[in-house]
Amino acid sequence: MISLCFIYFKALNIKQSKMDESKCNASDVFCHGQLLDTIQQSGIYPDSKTFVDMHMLMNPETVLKDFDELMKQGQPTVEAIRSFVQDHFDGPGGELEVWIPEDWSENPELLQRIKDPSINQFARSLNDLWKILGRKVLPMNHPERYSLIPVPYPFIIPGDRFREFYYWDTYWIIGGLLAVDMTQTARGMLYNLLHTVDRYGFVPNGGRIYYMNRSQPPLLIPMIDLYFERTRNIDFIQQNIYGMEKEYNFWIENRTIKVKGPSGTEHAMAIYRVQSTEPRPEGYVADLDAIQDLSG
Ligand SMILES: OC[C@H]1O[C@H](O[C@H]2O[C@H](CO)[C@@H](O)[C@H](O)[C@H]2O)[C@H](O)[C@@H](O)[C@@H]1O
Repeated sequence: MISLCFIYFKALNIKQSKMDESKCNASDVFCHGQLLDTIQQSGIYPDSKTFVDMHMLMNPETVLKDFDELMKQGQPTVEAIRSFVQDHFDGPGGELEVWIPEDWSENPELLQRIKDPSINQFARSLNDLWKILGRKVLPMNHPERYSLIPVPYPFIIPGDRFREFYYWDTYWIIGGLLAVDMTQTARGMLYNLLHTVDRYGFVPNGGRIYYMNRSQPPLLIPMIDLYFERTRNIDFIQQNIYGMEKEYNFWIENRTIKVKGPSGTEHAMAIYRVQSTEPRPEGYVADLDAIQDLSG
C-alpha cells in the first residue's frame, strides 16, 4: 500500500513540462513538473527553498523550452544542471530590499520603563531586529518570472531562510510592533494580508506562490483586533470589514468540517490543511526522503 502511494506520488509529481506557451507561468517552473524535480533532486542546493525563491531571467516558456532541449540530450549531469540554473535564474530573494521602518525608534516608551539592565538590553536587541527583518518588494516588470507574491506595503519577515511574509507569524509580529508603538508598520502588514484576501479570496500560508494551496491558523481578525485595541482606529475597521468577512467566509466554506462530540452533538470545526499530494516545492528533497523511508 505504501509503495503504491509512493508510485502515485511520483507519477503526480514528475509531469512533463508544459509547452503550450500561453499557459506557462511561474508555478510551472517553481511548483511542479520535471524541471523542478530535476533541479531539486540534483542536490545542487542543500536547502530546496533556495531554488524556488530565485527568479527567472527570461519568460517561463523560454525557460521550459530550453529545459526540454537539455533533457532531449539525455539525463543531464549535475554540472549541466548547475549551468542551466546559472543561465536562466537569479536570486534567491533578489526581488526584495531591506527596509528600515519609518516608525522605528531607538528608545520607545516601553524600553524606557524596563529598569532591569539585562532585560532592558535584551529588549533593545529585539527592537533592533525590526531594522534587520524589514523588507520591501522592489518594482517587478515581469511578475510571471517570480515565485514571490507581491504585496503593496513593506513588511517584517521571520528571517533566515524565510524571506517572505507568513500568515500566522504576522500575528506575533504585529503584537511586537504595537508594543513599541510601530502602528504604521503594523497597519501596512494588515493591509498586505487584506490585499491577498481581496485578490485570492484568502490569506496564503506565506508570500510565495508555492504556499497558495496551504493555510496557516486564521489569525487575520485577531490581529486586526490587536491593532484596534491599541489604536482605536475605527476607520480602518469600517474600510476593511468586507475583507474580514470574506476571509471568515473562506474558512467557514472551505476549511470547516463537522465533528460529533461525546454526546452526539454535531460541531463545526475549522481545520488548516494542505491541498496537495505533491512534495512541498521548498521542502522537496526532505519530502521525497520521507516517502522513501516509508516505502523501504
Ligand atoms: O516562520 C515561518 C514559518 O516557518 C515554518 O513553516 C514554514 O516552513 C515549512 C517548511 O518549509 C513549511 O512546511 C510551512 O508551510 C511554512 O509555513 C513553521 O512551521 C511555521 O510555523 C512558521 O509560520
